[in-house]
Amino acid sequence: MAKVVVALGGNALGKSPAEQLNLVKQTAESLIGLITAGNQVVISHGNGPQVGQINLGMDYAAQNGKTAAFPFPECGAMSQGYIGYHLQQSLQNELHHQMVKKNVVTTITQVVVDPADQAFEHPTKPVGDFYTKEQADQVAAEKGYTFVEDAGRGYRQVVPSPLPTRIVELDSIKALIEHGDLVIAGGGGGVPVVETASGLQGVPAVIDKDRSSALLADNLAADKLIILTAVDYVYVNYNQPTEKKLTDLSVAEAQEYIVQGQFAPGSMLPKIEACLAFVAGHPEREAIITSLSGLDDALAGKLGTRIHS
Ligand SMILES: Nc1ncnc2c1ncn2[C@@H]1O[C@H](COP(=O)(O)OP(=O)(O)O)[C@@H](O)[C@H]1O
Ligand SMILES: NC(=O)OP(=O)(O)O
Repeated sequence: MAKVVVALGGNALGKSPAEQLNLVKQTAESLIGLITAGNQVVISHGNGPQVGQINLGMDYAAQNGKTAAFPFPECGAMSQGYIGYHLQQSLQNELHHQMVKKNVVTTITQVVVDPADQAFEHPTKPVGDFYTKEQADQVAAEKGYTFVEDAGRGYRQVVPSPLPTRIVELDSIKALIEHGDLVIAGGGGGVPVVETASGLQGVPAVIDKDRSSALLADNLAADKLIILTAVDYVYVNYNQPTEKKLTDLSVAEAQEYIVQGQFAPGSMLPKIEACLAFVAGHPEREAIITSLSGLDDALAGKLGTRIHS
């Protein structure tokens, strides 16, 4: 039996409640083999599109006098509840279908960040839907949001993405795993909070879920960190005629490829850095980056990029 933290990327979730529920059912089917093999599994997930949508909706309602204003950290917490609910229900249904008795529970997770983190000065994390330049300019003027052009696909709002330093609910997550429960935790990288003289306080930001997943996996002394995304492998010369898949990647090789700029900042780079943070100095640990549909093959060693010290 292994202790495994699985981080789910955007392609496992979707962009509307109906699409998300449908995709999450498929996600549950892909995860079931790992769970029923007797592993201790903790699932984390992204929230970029969802937290942006919730924030925009709450802003709209507040500006039209329909509700009180909802701060961004509260929107982050809502995204954890919304995605956790879909994952929890789909996993419960799939376990029931497989006649496996197991509790599934989502923990609203706060993650401490450093208020002096330079990320607060430079928003980089895309949230919400895509806009045309005209729409982005209009929303930016109305609400003061920052927008950037995102890989030729349109404009997206960006928010600060500070590094995670401590998982507040860690002891509860450990207790649930020891109890045998399937735990969904650290959703959306965790709700970012800072420590103040009067206690924890939410801050407007989105933590990278791969970095929080690596911190969680490290804190749990997990055997494996599995990052599931839209590609079967990490590649060098990605999307070029000389593209080559990486099946086995040591920390030293990965660092060399990072220097060469092989991994795109904002997409593959944080995943690689998260894996390195988890495995460096720990020969007993392994990280895998692969696709959701390729999970079973990756566990059998037939697919995916394995990262080790
Ligand atoms: N070197 C690379 N190898 C593989 N994929 C890469 C590489 N560089 C960038 N990518 C892109 O990174 C994407 C994964 O990042 P992203 O979409 O941010 O992940 P998430 O699944 O967490 O939402 C892949 O789908 C791929 O398009
Ligand atoms: N929080 C986070 O990393 O979300 P995405 O994976 O959706 O960007």
